[in-house]
Amino acid sequence: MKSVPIKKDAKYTINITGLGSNGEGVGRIDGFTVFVPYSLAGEQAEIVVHTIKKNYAIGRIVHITAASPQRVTPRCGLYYECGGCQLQHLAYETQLKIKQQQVTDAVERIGGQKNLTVHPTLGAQNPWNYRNKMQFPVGRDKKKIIIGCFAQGSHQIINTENCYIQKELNNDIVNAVRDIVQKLGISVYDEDRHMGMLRHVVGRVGRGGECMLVLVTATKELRRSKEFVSLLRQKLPKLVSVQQNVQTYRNNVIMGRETNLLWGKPTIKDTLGMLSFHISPRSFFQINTDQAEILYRKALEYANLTGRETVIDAYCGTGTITLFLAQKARKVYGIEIVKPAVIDAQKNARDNHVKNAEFIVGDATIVMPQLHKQGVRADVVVVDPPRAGCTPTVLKTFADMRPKRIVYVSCNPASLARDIAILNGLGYGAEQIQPVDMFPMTSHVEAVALIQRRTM
Ligand SMILES: C[S@@+](CC[C@H](N)C(=O)[O-])C[C@H]1O[C@@H](n2cnc3c(N)ncnc32)[C@H](O)[C@@H]1O
Repeated sequence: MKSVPIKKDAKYTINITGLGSNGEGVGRIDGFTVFVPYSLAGEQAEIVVHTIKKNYAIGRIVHITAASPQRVTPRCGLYYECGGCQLQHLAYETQLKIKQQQVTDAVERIGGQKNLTVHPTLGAQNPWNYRNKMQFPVGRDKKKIIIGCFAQGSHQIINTENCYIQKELNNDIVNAVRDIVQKLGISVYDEDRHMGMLRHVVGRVGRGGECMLVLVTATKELRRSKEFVSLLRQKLPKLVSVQQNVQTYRNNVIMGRETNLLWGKPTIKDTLGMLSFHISPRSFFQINTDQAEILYRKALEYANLTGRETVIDAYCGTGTITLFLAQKARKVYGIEIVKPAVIDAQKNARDNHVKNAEFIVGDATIVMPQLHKQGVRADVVVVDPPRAGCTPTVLKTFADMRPKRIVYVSCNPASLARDIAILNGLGYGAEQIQPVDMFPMTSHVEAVALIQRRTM
């Protein structure tokens, strides 16, 4: 076995040559790969190596000996402790460039696609205070209640009063809940002992200003819930919905299946383009509404509909893209695994007077082959899967339906690139990709790809 040329706890000087997929700087010491969080390409730094694995090491910056001109002062005072953002120390314009590069690298290395056009990332006009959804863990530090993001790579809660990427109303929710939990002496969940009540606080804010608060508890009972709600309503006048979600399992999943309405409406309203959407606690809704509009317009442009097509929108959430597509198609099928999201989607279709959208609850890997068997054929497929991407069965069924094109929306360049390679083997070639910055200040990348059937 090749010996590792570096030692734990030793100091080194390193030249950073690129950025890894989590936004950390990458360099080499004697040919061995070293990741250095918070360093930037082009910088030289003195580091201490604290972790050594078989193929790489991780170092902590002691001192930057040559700083990049792209380095900026992070706006948030908690930035270097909190795991929520990874790129606040990099100028925004450069964040957009490296996201474009990440997509290019993934499609070349994983997808084996050379010379595929990856357009410059469409950036946000305001890259701050964009998150319409907050989900923070709740804990205790001695006698004080703490609520905030987890620290990078750990479950230590960083108490956050003003998160710069959250909508201001979400910060108001966090601060109100912290005060009330402290005042009422509500018990908070202890992960190690799997005991206590309040696990997470989830806030959702619509563009019209409506907001929802979900208290995620490890117990069925929520003690003093009436007083809790009454105090919340006093502190948060824009609140229209307070709900409890029960998550009794000992795992990292934030929400459980059971949700109880404590006060107000079961959903909040948000808008995208001319359409309005009802969103319930467990339904997926893009967390950056302004950028989602840009993403969906691009998806619609790539779908290039004439009004005569049958379209499948796989992994449709609350039917956001589905309803955009329905305005320009003959018929759209939306497929989604979370039942409450489909109920929202059906309500959304009714409220927006969309009559040509049909929603199906189920796993796309099962539903897609069933639709194919029933004789459903798609002229265009739009797909927006979770980070893991599509299963081979889903991709194969797309190809079996022989759509003219597939529009693939992705939040993970690696699975997008893998699926592009699979589709390539099934007669579908990727033509262009448009990255859209849905998650400024973080290393997350969203992109939409146009994939066309090769004429055969
Ligand atoms: C990235 S979201 C996209 C949602 C929607 N297109 C949007 O933009 O709001 C992915 C969606 O896929 C759903 N999902 C996850 N696994 C699924 C599966 N196996 N079959 C169908 N839907 C699934 C999730 O619940 C989520 O709503």
